[in-house]
Amino acid sequence: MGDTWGGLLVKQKLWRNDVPSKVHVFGWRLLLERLPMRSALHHRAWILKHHGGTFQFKGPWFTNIANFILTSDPMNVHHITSKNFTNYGKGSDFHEIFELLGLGIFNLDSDEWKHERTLLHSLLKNKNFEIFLQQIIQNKLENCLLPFLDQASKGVQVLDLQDILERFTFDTACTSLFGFDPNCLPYNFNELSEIAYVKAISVLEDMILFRHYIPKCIWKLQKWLNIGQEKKGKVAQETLHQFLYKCINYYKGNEDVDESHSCLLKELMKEGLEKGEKFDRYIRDTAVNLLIAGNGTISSGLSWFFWLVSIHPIVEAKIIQEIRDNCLTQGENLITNFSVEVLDKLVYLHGAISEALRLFPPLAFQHKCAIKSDKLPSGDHVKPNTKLIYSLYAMGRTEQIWGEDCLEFKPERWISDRGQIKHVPSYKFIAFNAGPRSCLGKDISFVEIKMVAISILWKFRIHVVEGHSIAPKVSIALRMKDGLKIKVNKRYD
Ligand code: HEM
Repeated sequence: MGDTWGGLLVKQKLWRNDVPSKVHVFGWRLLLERLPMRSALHHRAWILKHHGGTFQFKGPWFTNIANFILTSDPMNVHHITSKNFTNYGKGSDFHEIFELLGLGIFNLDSDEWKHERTLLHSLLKNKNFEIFLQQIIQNKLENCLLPFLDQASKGVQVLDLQDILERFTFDTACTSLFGFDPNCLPYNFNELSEIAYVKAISVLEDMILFRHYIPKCIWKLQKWLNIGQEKKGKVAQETLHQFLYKCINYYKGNEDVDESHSCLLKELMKEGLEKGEKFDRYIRDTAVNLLIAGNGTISSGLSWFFWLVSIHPIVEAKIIQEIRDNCLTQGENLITNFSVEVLDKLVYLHGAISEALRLFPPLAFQHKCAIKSDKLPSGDHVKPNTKLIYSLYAMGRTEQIWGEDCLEFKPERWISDRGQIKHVPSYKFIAFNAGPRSCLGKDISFVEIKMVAISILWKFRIHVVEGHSIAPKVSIALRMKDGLKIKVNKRYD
């Protein structure tokens, strides 16, 4: 697998070997050169490897990509995300490109961000919420995903596991957020149909990506004229907002009926009241942020995990043995106990999931914008307003951090001699970001991924359809371009 990926990066030759470490590109030539780059966004690993981990790019002033620094150097990332955190905000370009995120946490800086972070921290790390979420996942697994796969295993149908997982995580995210399950994953295998608001998210991600590599003046003009990618994005945004208002109204209608709801919206409503006339926008935008944070990321992580496990039978066998040793109810061939204590014992599985997230971080790159001038540990100078992009994808494949075997899928690298999970600082294992803006959903993500992984792997063998090519799709979340086409059969009859 290492060879395939390493080979792919080099074979694509998207950048010449002789690109100098500071590149000046002028005029429209840049546009022509940028377009093929669209397919190369996630292959920055290669360029960074050949430029000592940090690369300064200078483009023409009229584009949105003039003057940026691309880095995968862990010391630079530690500096940007933690040591000199206050000097690096999201910046005005980020706010414009990601305007969809509105008043939500991803789009905030300074005191507004601090306030929102404190609120979401208290909600997402709350014990009651964790228990509520685990019940939702278990219920959805037992009553929907496993019966669905069971049905599929009886026929010869080819499934797109990535699509199935996206529907599953969308349903669980909505239920934990609004107390409302939109049932995007149907109970019946024959009822799979395209769902407009799930599709809307991927159209919006495409539009956001488009805004990254097209000069600002062009996408702004498209937006003004309501044409092209911007028009598609506008329609998708309306579809998503309509769906969210439906969910919010559902919650309002059932608020008094079910007192036991621990869904996040209940607490957000209280916060929203303090926002006065911005109440509706705040609730809607926070819902968008949490849906985007918790849906595409987990389904992407799971898809790459299942693919990697399916092509590494020894790893699969070790995971199955670990499940057998720790999760089975005595005397039965059944998994009924998903307590956090049991999940914590699954060290090898934890290592395998961390490996998948290292090699395929669901959010593949991060932006920052410098407020004042600064000097990075690599010696590179940063001027005010310079954009910095650190590539999570490249960092997961850096020899300097992971050693010569960095392209191999090796859960063992996460396990200490004493059989425990090795701690790797977050500025090296960067999939969940590092410093004060690190992910608030890391723990619940591991719980959800483990529950789904155990349930599926224990019951089913996954076979990737022969000849199906697996490649990353350039998107905001790192998906598989052509999905994950599989057949399943039961492990034990
Ligand atoms: C495998 C799953 C996940 C991965 C890899 C992941 C990764 C990340 C990354 C890279 C960031 C930094 C984004 C930025 O600053 O632009 C982030 C932030 C965040 N994540 Fe996650 N995430 C995952 C799941 C979740 C889940 C399930 C939630 C909860 C619903 C969540 C909530 C958040 C929040 C609220 C932030 C914003 C933190 C801040 O700006 O202070 N994440 N996540």
